[in-house]
Order: sequence, then structure tokens, then C-alpha cells
Amino acid sequence: MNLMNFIKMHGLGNDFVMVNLMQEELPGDLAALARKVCHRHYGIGADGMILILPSEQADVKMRIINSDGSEAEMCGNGIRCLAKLVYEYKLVQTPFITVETLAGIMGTEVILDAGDQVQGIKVDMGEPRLLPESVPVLLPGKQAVAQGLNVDGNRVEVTAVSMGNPHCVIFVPDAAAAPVTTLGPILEKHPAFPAKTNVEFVEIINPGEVKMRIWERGAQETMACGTGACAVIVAGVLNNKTQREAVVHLKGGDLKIHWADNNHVFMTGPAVVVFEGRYFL
Ligand SMILES: N[C@H](CCC[C@H](N)C(=O)O)C(=O)O
Repeated sequence: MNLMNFIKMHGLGNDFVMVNLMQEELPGDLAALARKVCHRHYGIGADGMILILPSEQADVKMRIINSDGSEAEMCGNGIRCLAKLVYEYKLVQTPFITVETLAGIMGTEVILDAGDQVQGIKVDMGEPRLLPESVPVLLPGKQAVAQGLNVDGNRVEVTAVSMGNPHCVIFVPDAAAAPVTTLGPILEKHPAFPAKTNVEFVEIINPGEVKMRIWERGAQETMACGTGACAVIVAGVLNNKTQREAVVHLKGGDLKIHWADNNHVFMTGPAVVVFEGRYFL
């Protein structure tokens, strides 16, 4: 019987099965394995599976497989978990860790307190992609900002942004009452998004503070989404609703987001190791 060692982690309740493949390989179909591993009753239970692999371009390589088996370009909560794991398990000896992803090479900083304990992780999430063809989204113009989508005959105003993965941001008066589980899955698979999309519902508390809920591509509603929080602040600035630096309140907790003057988006937040285990393949 083959065993897979794993570490269960979460970033604000967005949880992952972390697999260290720096010295070993995983056999077979990753999509099928992720569906089994992420199953909340028959498996370990998680929103996704994150593989840590060797890289020729960075300290490590990250692959993120959603619970439905689809592979994503990037994962904000997941990369914070990876950075903490790589540092605390001494896969690298520095708190500044570069990570190769399908969305490019990301820089992470493990923030330490005076006692060398991990306080949080700051990630340079790179530049947002605003051209519709870069999201991708089938909407006109140079930016898909505050444009109307036809959803079953109704007009839904959306702002579409990519952080390497696609995001459809909708501003609502009350995030707690937003139609996350009804409109979310419809927009996730809407024909305007050829690669499907993550869907964010955002309530503006003030220009420096927002509240959001998320329907994730390939993972349904989750407690938090790091790339989604970045997309929300980019969309907030583009719609003149938020400052470039703001706190994003998610179901699972808060992220600090800063769309800096160098056009890079920085995200700061926690990551937690919950348990270690062995999974019977
Ligand atoms: N479901 C996402 C990947 C995970 C992103 C999210 N968990 C985050 O923290 O950024 C997608 O298919 O693009």
C-alpha cells in the first residue's frame, strides 16, 4: 500500500493538503488524486492540494490543484502556507523565498518576531492583468471595468481582473446577504469567461476597508481567497471605491492588500499548520 505524507494547512480557513515533492514523485493522475484527497468525507478534506516541487528558476515551485481536480495558475492563501512550511521545515534557510508558479515567479517574505516565530507572510503577487484578453473575459474595451454581463436576461455589473487567475468582482450593498451560492456558480461557468472564473462579492465599508465573500473556481464557496482579495482592491481602485491600501475582511479573517506604485500587489496574512498525516493512495 502506497502512503503519501502530507501536511494540512490553512490560510484564513482556506485549507490545503500540502505535499512535499522536493525528493519524491506522485504517481498517476493528479486531478483524480486531488478530488479524492480533498473530499470532505472520503478523503482528508480540503479546498485544494498544493504540491511543493524543485524549480530551476526559483527556490521552489508550487502547483495548486482545486478540489474539483482543476489546476489553477496561482493561490494567494496557498502560497503563504507554502512559504511558512518551506521555512519552518527548513527546506530553505532564508525567510525570503521565491516561488515559481504558472502565474510567474512570486516573492514571499516570512515575517518573524523577536523570538524567530512566524508572525505572518507577505507576498508580492505581481501585477494585475487588466486587458480583457488577459483575464480572459469576452468584454469590450481595454479594461473590463463596471461592464454589464447578461445573466439569464438580467444585467449584472462586473469588473474582471486577473492575478494570474481570473476574477469577476461584483460590488454589493451587503456581503452577508450576497447571492454567493446562486449567482456564484452561474458566473463561474458563464460563457464570457472562457477559462471560467472566481467570483467575488464585495461590500465597501470605507475606502480603506471592505468585506467580501468568494465563490471560487473549482472549489465552491471558501472561507477566504488571497488572489480574490487582491483582485477586489484592484477593482475597488479602478471603480474609485477604495484606496490602493486596504484591509479585506473575509469569512475566515483579514488580509492586508496594497496595490503599490510599482503596479505590484502585495498581500500580507497568516498561515497555520494544523496537522501532519499519511494518506493511503
Ligand atoms: N480556485 C482558484 C485557485 C485558488 C485560489 C485561492 N484559494 C487563493 O487563495 O488565491 C482558481 O481556480 O483560480
